[in-house]
Amino acid sequence: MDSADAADTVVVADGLTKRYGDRTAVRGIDIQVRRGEFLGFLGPNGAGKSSTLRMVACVSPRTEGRLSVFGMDPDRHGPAIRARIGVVPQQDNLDTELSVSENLRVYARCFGIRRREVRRKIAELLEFAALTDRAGAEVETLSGGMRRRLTIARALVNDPELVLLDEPTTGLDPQARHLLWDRLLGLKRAGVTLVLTTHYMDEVERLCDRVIIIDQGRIIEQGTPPELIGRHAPPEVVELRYPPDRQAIAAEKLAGLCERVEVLPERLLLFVHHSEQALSEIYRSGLPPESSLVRRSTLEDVFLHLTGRSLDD
Ligand SMILES: Nc1ncnc2c1ncn2[C@@H]1O[C@H](COP(=O)(O)OP(=O)(O)OP(=O)(O)O)[C@@H](O)[C@H]1O
Repeated sequence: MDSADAADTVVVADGLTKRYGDRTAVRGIDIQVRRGEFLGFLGPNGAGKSSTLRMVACVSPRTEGRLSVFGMDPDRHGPAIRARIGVVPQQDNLDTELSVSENLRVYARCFGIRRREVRRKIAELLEFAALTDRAGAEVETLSGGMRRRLTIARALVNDPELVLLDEPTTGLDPQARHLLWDRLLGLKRAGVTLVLTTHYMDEVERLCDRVIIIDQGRIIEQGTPPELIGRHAPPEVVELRYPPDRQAIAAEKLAGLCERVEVLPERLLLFVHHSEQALSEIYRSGLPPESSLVRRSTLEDVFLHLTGRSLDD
């Protein structure tokens, strides 16, 4: 990498490995995160996403490999790196007995921000989190979405250049997720580099410039969401339901009508280029399904194709 590239690259990992005793969570992965990009780590539970993020966040030492964040080694320069990043952990660790603004104040003081500056900062972060009218409320009284927004706001107290988010929307309802996505896109527009882990493919498709698909501690694919879908899945999917005793026969017979068939426990997925044509051929085939649905291909289909499993297996 030349020096111009190095200035544009916030995180570089080569052969990054994490073992817990005899369990290997991350198996020699190579990553580069470019300044200003929104990168997603997509993978099922236990894939090694959090372990990777925790090494970058300098809270978990690597076992092997090279890792550099802002050109520094987390083993030797942890505090200097941590001063420039914001971390949103998987579990909220807010102080539930303190108010919303006190949670921000305590954190700001930890970063040594001056008293006068703290007040301005808190007002700005409350507005960012859409919590201005809840400033005095105890955290215990907040909804899950509000708590997540507060956790993110707290991670921004030090104006980080890089924000690491571990499954930021797990457990939130759709409205709360959308509000949070909106805030994250606002950060990206402001030039912040963002890395998130998730097992929601729609989250990656909406937010991320680039995605790294990780499974069993290894990177299995990476690229922009449209690139990955274009590389691994024809554009449309016809989902068909059959009675269990007819599914295998249908899968065999309909295979000739599409580019690929995936057989899931309760449905068949037919990957096609022209769904209308495919559907009329399916209904003419003498094997009419109980129900059918047409949708576009997604990153979930890419994951299924690459691993034979679904993201929430
Ligand atoms: N502190 C730990 N001690 C021992 N094993 C661990 C520890 N943290 C993670 N693991 C194991 O390492 C593997 C990867 O876990 P990790 O949390 O990094 O995956 P993940 O992709 O983030 O999954 P999840 O979505 O469930 O958080 C799993 O098998 C997990 O049980």
